[in-house]
Amino acid sequence: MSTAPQLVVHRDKELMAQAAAARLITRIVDAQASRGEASVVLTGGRNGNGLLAALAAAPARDAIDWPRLDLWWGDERFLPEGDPDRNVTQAREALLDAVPLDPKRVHAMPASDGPHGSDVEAAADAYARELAAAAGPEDHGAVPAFDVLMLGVGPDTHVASLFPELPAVRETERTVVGVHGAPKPPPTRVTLTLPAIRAAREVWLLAAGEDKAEAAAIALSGAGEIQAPAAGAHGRARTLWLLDAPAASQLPRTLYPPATA
Ligand SMILES: O=C(O)[C@H](O)[C@@H](O)[C@H](O)[C@H](O)COP(=O)(O)O
Repeated sequence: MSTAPQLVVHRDKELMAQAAAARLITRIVDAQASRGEASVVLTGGRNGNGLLAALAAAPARDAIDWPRLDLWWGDERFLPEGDPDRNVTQAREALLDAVPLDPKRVHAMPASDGPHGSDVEAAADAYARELAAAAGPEDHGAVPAFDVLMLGVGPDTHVASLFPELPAVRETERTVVGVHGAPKPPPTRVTLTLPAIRAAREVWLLAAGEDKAEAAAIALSGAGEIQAPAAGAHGRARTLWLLDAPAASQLPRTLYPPATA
């Protein structure tokens, strides 16, 4: 069952990052209060890292029980460990190195100089196995029921490393695949697929900046997921678009601003 997207529009990208960070703190705290733990999927990119930096600076940050938080990634650039362009490297700099996470619960995607070498398919299969091992009987298939899965949105409507018309966005069975020839450098990546994304309880799409306005309008106006991967990113319980005003500037009037009662 796919949930209809909900939209929240903030004044600018800084406020969007701060408000999204506050929202994430509350969501994690609630999950930990009810289940004793929480799991979140991080995204790379400026909006994703902006949210992590805002979370690092948030006064309520340590309401989160950090050692009982599982962190996963929606995608990763297939580069050597420690490469500054890797999403996990940027996440560590923005937040992870400043909070007391349990290293066993930080599930970085394999690097290109790791145990699988340059075999990106083997790296993808290994991450799929790690996800499956973490899935419980109550989860939907071969991935844990992530509390929140965050996705940045590319100007071409890509999410994670699912780019329009490329093979990865067409995958309907596997949960993690390798990507070759990505139009956004670097060309080789590892990514969750749409079936894995749609196993999340909540999917949050982050779109801030004028350069995302067309992508948001396309994805929210009924485009197909092959041509506009962001259109296929739905959570089981909630699909939430977090935008700033410039990114919302081309949305159809039927979507934004909200009609007054
Ligand atoms: O590896 C990556 O680059 C990201 O995972 C990618 O999906 C990103 O989230 C979007 O391209 C948006 O990036 P910006 O927020 O920088 O525009």
